Amino acid sequence: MHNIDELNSIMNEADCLISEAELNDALDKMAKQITNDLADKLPLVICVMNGGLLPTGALMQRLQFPLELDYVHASRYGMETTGSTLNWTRYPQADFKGRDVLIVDDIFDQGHTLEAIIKWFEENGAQNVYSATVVNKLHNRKVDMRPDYNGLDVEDRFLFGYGMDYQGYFRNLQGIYAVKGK
Ligand SMILES: O=P(O)(O)OC[C@H]1O[C@H](OP(=O)(O)OP(=O)(O)O)[C@H](O)[C@@H]1O
Ligand code: HPA
Repeated sequence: MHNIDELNSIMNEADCLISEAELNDALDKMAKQITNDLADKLPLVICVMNGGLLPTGALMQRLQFPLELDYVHASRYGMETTGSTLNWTRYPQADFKGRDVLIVDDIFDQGHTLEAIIKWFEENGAQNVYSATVVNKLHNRKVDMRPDYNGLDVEDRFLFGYGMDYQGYFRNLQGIYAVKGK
């Protein structure tokens, strides 16, 4: 159980790096690119829980063509794993074999999470696997691949908001914030 005063001071002292308006512009652009590429493909959109929840909803509202939705939960942070070892707590239920799949997540940080999820879909029979993230964190500790669609680049700090959590909180915020001093 967290202390509400501490959490409120984290939020009040944080730097807002990306505003709601900037997020909306970036999502509009991503949705246009995705529509160009996938509107005639009957894709399966996969939300990577938990961080992908807000981004997936925001993108879905902007994708006005036939698509299906499913979700996975595969997580690397907050546990004793390293590299690309993921802890899968939910596999997709929809039939994705031979289909175009779009994986949606909040952040491309080191990229191990997305890389491992894409590999899993490819190895298990998806035809083409695309990926979309709202932000890409700028540093040189990354895997080799990059998402097909990315909204904005962001500096190398500890972020929260718009899917990303600070100790489990603040995924709900309509902006992206960096913890003061981190
Ligand atoms: O690019 P990477 O360095 O692999 O990090 C990005 C991943 O980390 C976060 O998920 P997390 O595992 O914390 O789970 P969550 O979505 O439930 O917060 C985020 O939502 C991405 O999935
Ligand atoms: O900066 C971050 N904040 C929250 N969750 C994350 N997962 C990867 N990077 C981050």
